Amino acid sequence: MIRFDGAAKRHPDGTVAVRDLDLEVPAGRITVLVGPSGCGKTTILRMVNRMVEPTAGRVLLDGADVAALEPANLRRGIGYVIQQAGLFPHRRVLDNIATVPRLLGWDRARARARAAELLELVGLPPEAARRYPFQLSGGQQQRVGVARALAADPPVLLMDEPFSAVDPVVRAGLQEELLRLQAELHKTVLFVTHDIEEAVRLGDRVVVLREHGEIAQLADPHTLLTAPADDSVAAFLGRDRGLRGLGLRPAAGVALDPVRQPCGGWELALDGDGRPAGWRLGGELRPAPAFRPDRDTLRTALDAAVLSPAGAAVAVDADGRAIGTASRAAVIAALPLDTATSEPATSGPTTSEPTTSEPTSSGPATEAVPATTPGARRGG
Ligand SMILES: Nc1ncnc2c1ncn2[C@@H]1O[C@H](COP(=O)(O)OP(=O)(O)OP(=O)(O)O)[C@@H](O)[C@H]1O
Repeated sequence: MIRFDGAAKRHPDGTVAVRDLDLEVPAGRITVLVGPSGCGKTTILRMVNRMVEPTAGRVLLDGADVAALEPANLRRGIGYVIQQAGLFPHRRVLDNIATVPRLLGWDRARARARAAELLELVGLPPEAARRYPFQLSGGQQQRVGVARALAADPPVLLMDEPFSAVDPVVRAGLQEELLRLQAELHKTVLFVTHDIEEAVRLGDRVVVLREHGEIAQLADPHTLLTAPADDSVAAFLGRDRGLRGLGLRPAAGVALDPVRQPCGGWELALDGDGRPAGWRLGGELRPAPAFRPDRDTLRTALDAAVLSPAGAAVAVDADGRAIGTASRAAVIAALPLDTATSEPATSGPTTSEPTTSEPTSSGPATEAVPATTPGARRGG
């Protein structure tokens, strides 16, 4: 666990980057710092690995004041991923990944074997190992950056806008990959972004910051989207926060109609294996957008229903076979009322935990609403 205890950073020119931060970053979870440019996100992150020294207060890592730890040793136990990967341009990919294990004294063969393992873990082909960073795409370079940060298996990962230099499609792939890795590795992740969409997608907890690293709200993504602490947080979340919230809700609760039931005159055509072939009306056959209730979110289901000529999404199982259809109305009916009706809370949580507590590693969820599952988030 990382704890900021009255941590502050005042620069020699008088700029107060962070005023007085009290924050706990729980072990094994993803905590996202989000906020406008200049609010102190990077400063907060770098206080953890002593790239920035606080001018007041303390940062504790598993109870130990990081100020008392030797910086090089401290950093070997903390993975650090930055925008545009920050790879060594003159080193091949495999040697980039093997950097920290080598610094830790592993012999070359062991470090390279570990690097090859990591390359596979982050979804890169073996032939990438011998390339130089400039021979990779931006998204591939970011994957190498993540692999390098994970190489020595550090319990803590600091990620500073790691995916912001790549296009939205690649970015979505990298986010999905991070969630998949995290489900396996359970690192303590502190992630900085200025993109609220990314924050709610990745964060178990999201810390919305305003100037001088002041916490405007700390909450799980669902609470944040449905009960922003005040108007400024609501404005930061954007007008479509309700729709975004659909991406946090599993589609499992959507009521399905039978596959054979026509929708507005359209009939669902199936192939020989029972997979949707399209919606048919007279001689016309149009695509049948689908969703998987066991994996996807309400956002995916609603998107499929909106795009469908029949006004209904096809629900499929893991093998792609149709198991029912869901009208737009059925998808909307599956929405919990709090998402549909919420307004900014007048006196919501500010600098502390959300009013509805979120699941922690030490205890069960006590939220009034179902907790988001990583799978549901991935589907969103
Ligand atoms: N060396 C420095 N001297 C003076 N002021 C600094 C210094 N480094 C950072 N700052 C200021 O501290 C504040 C916080 O900077 P920081 O980089 O932490 O913000 P940020 O939220 O990460 O911003 P961005 O999203 O734009 O990267 C900013 O006002 C910045 O200008």
